[in-house]
Amino acid sequence: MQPIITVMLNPVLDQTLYLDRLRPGAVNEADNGQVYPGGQGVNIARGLADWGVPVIATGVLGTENAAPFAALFAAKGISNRFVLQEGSCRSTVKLVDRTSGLTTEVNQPGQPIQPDAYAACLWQIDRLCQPGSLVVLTGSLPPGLPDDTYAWLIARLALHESRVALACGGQALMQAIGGLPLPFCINPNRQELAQAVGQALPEVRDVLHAALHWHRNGVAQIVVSLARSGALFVAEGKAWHAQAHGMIGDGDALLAGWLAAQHQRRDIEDAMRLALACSTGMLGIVGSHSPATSTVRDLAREVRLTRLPA
Ligand SMILES: O=P(O)(O)OC[C@H]1O[C@](O)(CO)[C@@H](O)[C@@H]1O
Repeated sequence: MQPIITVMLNPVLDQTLYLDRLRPGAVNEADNGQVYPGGQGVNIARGLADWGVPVIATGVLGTENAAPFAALFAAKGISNRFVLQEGSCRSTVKLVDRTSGLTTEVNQPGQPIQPDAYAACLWQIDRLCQPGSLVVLTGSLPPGLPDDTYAWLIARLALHESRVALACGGQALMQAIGGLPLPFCINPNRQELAQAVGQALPEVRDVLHAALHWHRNGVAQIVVSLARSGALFVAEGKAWHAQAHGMIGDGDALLAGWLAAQHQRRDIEDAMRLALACSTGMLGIVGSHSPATSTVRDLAREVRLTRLPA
């Protein structure tokens, strides 16, 4: 089985702190939080590995805090091909207010990639990619890399006859879908898709029209996470609205489930069920764990799929 390759240029250490009530401007007391390797590429690599998909993870990490990433990759059997540069990767703080249930996130932009580390990372990607490889490009770009970085990488990967699943928003997404070659799969949330089409998408039918536009333009698969409303999938000229009991808690797990199912040659309906179950199953889970397989199977059975006009 060909491995899936995940590329992350701006990894992050996620720290989650729980507070009874967050009081802005005051001294707040939190429970001892734990720090986990994160960022979309790491989360997707972990989710894929938990479903038995062979994964190679690459990108750029800082020598000062690469150890927890290496430990996670070793524990999950993920082939670690990250390039190291001096310094450390960024970190985030997630403040969970138990009273309101709201999470406040504080994200750092990250460290610029040093030119030799970037060159080594590109060399690594070139070496790893085979015809037919699926490459997942994810996350916000570090300072210093231009907005067309993913568009440029997609073109480079097309020379290897590799397909790209792209999980990012903002200008990086707009550049990637604004030219050719296109990514094989995109995974925006509702806001990111709205920004890409330049208009609000309040109803599911608005999201459908926007997704169909990009599908007709040549993006083979579009997976849009809709939070409480589930997710919208467009593939093979068809569209579905998939809903679960819980809300889509985790966009990274949604994409990991979708790609894992296809890697295992399951059909589209099974892939949508697994994607939603992986995502809703992540609600309440902090850190580098996936929900139990039995939990995901139960959740998958409860997913409701509605065919939409395409
Ligand atoms: O790469 P971005 O878009 O800045 O997002 C990073 C954050 O998103 C997550 O990957 C969750 O999707 C976190 O692990 C991380 O803190």
